[in-house]
Parts: sequence; C-alpha cells; structure tokens
Amino acid sequence: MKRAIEKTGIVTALGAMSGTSLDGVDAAILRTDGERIEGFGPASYRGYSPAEQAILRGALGQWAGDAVEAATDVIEQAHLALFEDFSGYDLVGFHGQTLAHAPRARGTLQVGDGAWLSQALGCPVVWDFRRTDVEMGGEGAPLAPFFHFACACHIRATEPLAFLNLGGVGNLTYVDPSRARPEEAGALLAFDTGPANAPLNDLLQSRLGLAFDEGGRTARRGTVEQGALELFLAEPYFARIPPKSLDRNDFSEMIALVAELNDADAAATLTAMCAAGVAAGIQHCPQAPAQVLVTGGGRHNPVLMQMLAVSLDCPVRPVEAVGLNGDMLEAQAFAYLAVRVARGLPTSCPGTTGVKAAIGGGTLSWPSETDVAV
Ligand SMILES: Nc1ncnc2c1ncn2[C@@H]1O[C@H](COP(=O)(O)OP(=O)(O)OP(=O)(O)O)[C@@H](O)[C@H]1O
Ligand SMILES: CC(=O)N[C@H]1[C@@H]2OC[C@@H](O2)[C@@H](O)[C@@H]1O[C@H](C)C(=O)O
Repeated sequence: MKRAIEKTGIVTALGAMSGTSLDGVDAAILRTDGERIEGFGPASYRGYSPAEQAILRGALGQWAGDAVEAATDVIEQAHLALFEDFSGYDLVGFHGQTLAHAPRARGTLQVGDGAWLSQALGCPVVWDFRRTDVEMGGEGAPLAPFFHFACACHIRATEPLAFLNLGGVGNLTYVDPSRARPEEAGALLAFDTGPANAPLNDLLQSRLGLAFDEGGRTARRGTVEQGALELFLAEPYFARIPPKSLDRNDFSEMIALVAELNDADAAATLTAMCAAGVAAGIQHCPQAPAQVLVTGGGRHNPVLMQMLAVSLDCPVRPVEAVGLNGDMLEAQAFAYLAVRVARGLPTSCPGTTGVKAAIGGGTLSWPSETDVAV
C-alpha cells in the first residue's frame, strides 16, 4: 500500500473539510495521481448538532486550552463517524477545523489529530496542510488553488478563468490553463476576497434564530445601505496586493455597520459586501477572467449570485455548469492535495499563498508507524 501511494499511478483518496461556516463536514472520494483528475467518487456530509456547533464557536480565535481540546474532540469524532460511509480508499486528506489563523503573527491552527485518525482508521492520513507554508512565510491559505488548476484542465478550459468559493469566507483563484503546471509563474493567483456568508449567518442567527439566509429570502426584501458598503470597501484589505488571506472573524466588526438597519436591509447590505469584496478582488487578476465558476454554499443564494452577475464583467455560473460538484469541491481538493503531499509534489507557490518558493505542506501519518513530515 505504501509503495502505491508514494510512487506513481492512480490513488483513491478520501478528502474531508470542515469549513468556516461551522455547519458540518464534507467528505468526498477522488481518484488522482496528484496531477490529473482521473475521476470523482461518492461524497457525504455530516452536519454538526447545535451542541457541537456551540463547542466549535466557543473555541474560535483560540490557540490552546480547554475550549480547543473540546473542539478537537468534536472534529475527530465527527470525521470518524462520517468516514463510516466510505470504503475502498487508499489515503485520507484531513483538513480539520481552522480555529485561528494569523499567518503574519501567531501562525495558523487546524484542529484534529491526523496521527490519531490514522490509527483509528488503519489508513494513512495527510493532515496539518497549512503550517509549513506559514512557517516558510506564506499565508497558509487558500490551498484549493492547485486543485482548481487541475479542475480547469479537467474541464478543458482554454482561456483564463476564476474559481470563486463562497463559504464563510470567500476565496478566488485565477487560473491560466495554458500553463503546464500550477506552480509555474503566472499559472495561478489566489486570495481570500473578504467575508462571504459568515457575517450574514451570524446576523440571521442573532436576530432571527436562523442558521443562514436561505434562498436570500431576507436580503431580497431589503435595500443596500450604500454608506455602510463604502465604509466596508475602504478597509485596507481590499487594496492589498494578493496573495492574502483572512481569519473567519477578521471582518466581524462589519456587523456593527449594519446594526442600526432593519433585518432585510442589514441582510441585503451584508450580501452586497460579499459581492463587492469579490468585485474589488478581481481587479487584482492579471487579466479579466473569461468566466467565474462559483463553488461553496453561497452559490445557492440567488440574491448573492445576482449581485455578482451585475458587478462582474463576465459570466458568473455555479461550477455545476461545467460538471463539477460545488458542495464537495473543497473536500475533493484535500483528497487531491493529500496525494500531492504523499508524492512530494508542491501544494502552494508564490502565486497562491505568497510563500517564497513552491512547497508541499502537510504531515503524512501511517498507522502504527512514525509520522513523516513532508
Ligand atoms: N440555500 C441556500 N441559500 C442561501 N445560502 C446558503 C444556502 N445553502 C448554503 N448557503 C450558505 O452557504 C454556507 C455554507 O457554505 P459552505 O458549505 O461552502 O461553507 P464552508 O465550507 O463551511 O466554508 P469555507 O469555504 O469558508 O471553509 C451556509 O452557512 C450558508 O450561509
Ligand atoms: C485558514 C483557513 O482555513 N482558510 C480557509 C477559509 O475558508 C475559505 C477561505 O478561508 C480559504 O482561505 C480557506 O479554505 C479553502 C478551502 C482553501 O484553503 O482553499
């Protein structure tokens, strides 16, 4: 088994991601040699119970201590339970849960012990994907861009395009598919665009007891408060040259900008902030993308999609338009990255995280053996 994973040929990898929305864990099978996508396999999701979610929320922004330990336990058990839905995989890519992310100061923390998971599953696990990149001077995020490059090749894209992920935080990858490899200069430019659903979710939760603005129903009834939007766009983050990344709560004070507004206007304004962050970010791309392919939960929000369509100068479509699965792209990305780590291929480069040179980050843990830091 070890030989097959570390050498050549196709690996059946199971990837899992617990994102900044804190709604649950996605897991998906991908068959790949770490470069080409050979095929997609089954996928599954396990939502967090309100009690689990409260534990995760309680640990956000913390680096150590009881709250972090409790969150770690929730993450490990949730993944183990979800992985019971799968069989026949050779390798696991385990992102875990980001609790804190401050790449220029204290580092980045994804909880969930991959060495423990490897023992529990009896299968090799790649985990702790972001730490080395941060240690080498990178942002440690976003990491999906190398997979986005493979997706662009898979769909036979010929012109530069962008993948836009709208989870709790938004992130965008500009891909030039004419380049031979993702780490080649000019192949990728990636960055977090700004807050996406996280502030909207937090607002709806605190005011209406709703987990999110389903179908954009609340925002649809509201009017965007232009003054608040302008204050938001005046944040220095938007002018900063990418690569750049955010912690989930970096823009949490934005909620204060809509505090005086009624529910519908506040929701409309937070939705518009997400779209405006993307429009500001896309100006940093080396050339205008021919299309923006949207992945993540935000693509289910028609109000947000309409705002994006109005503010961007190219077609904006969910990734399903090109045959990809927008609910599982991140899980598939960590399956893909796991195979790259096992094979010694890079997972980030100057264009994606700002790291000085292309590197592979992650730890490969084998059951009953010593960990191998890669
Ligand atoms: N039908 C819907 N209508 C409106 N919004 C939706 C809908 N479905 C999902 N969302 C939004 O998408 C969010 C989930 O997105 P996703 O699963 O991509 O997040 P994530 O993986 O946790 O985040 P990240 O990419 O930041 O790690 C929900 O919390 C909600 O805000
Ligand atoms: C530090 C961290 O976990 N960042 C996440 C978060 O969620 C979206 C955005 O912020 C992105 O930078 C990243 O996740 C995706 C999967 C990535 O690394 O590509």
